[in-house]
Amino acid sequence: MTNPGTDPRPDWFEGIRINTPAVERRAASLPARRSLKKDHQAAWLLNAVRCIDLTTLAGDDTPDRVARLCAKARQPIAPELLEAVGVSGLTTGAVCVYPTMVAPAKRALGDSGIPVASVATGFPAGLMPLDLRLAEIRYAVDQGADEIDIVITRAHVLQADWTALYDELRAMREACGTARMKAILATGDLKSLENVAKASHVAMQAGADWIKTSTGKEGVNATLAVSLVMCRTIRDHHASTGVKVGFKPAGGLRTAKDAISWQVLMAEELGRDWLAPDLFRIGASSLLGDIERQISHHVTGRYAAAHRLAPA
Ligand SMILES: O=C[C@H](O)COP(=O)(O)O
Repeated sequence: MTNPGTDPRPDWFEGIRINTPAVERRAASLPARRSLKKDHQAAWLLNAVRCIDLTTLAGDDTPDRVARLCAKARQPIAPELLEAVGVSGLTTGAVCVYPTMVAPAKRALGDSGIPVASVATGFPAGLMPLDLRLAEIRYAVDQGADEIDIVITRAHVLQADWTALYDELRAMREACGTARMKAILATGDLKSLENVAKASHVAMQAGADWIKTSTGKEGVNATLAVSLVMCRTIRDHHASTGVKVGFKPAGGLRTAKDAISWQVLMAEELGRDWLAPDLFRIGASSLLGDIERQISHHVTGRYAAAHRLAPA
């Protein structure tokens, strides 16, 4: 699936008004909306694993650290636990790294079929000249990246310059070539839910394959309220174009409970198609550990000491 985008259609979002208290109430009610039976809960947690973009985006990343991350992506849950729940061949949805770590990631993932996602465009702030940001995308694709996580220029949103935002995203989409593009909106910087909705529409019109909440580096990262607003724009875009755009919450998702809450959001707002890695990713550097702990608890009836599970 690749989103072909549309011509700029500001008329699809200019009149958007958002009832923030209503969005916040609905978001707050989501975690409690489904009381999951035990087996069900394990199944939802395993589904979250296959949707994780297992991420390392740190200044001290090294090829060795990335190789360890990739080993975890290939075998995210201890084999004996997977055997106990009757699942085989589980991997994460992708690994997500900086551009210079794409080649080591590709090497480490070998023929596993797990995609490598690279951040690009001056991640996380994006404040570099456009030609350099586009060159960075091309570099990452050249290194073998299958997916590119770009960041938008927040100033375009804050100045309501939707044409500049569309043009920039269109150029990035083009630079991605056959790699799929995730557009990080950095919602914590965008000041209002209206801005989040408008930026989401522009990103989808410009051809983003997923819209993503955050870099993990903003003061406020993924929240359920922001995610709810973004999911509703995905629904509207689908109704207008027939194209299904994916969603990626990222930043601060650390617990199995988070993994369930966001999946409930997808199921309730967008339907089951959006519970598969093609249309749903969770960007996270330290979520897997808690999920594995909960699955271990499901299998053995007790919590394993942290040192018994591989670090995630
Ligand atoms: O895109 C992924 C984010 O950088 C992950 O953020 P996190 O480290 O808070 O999980």
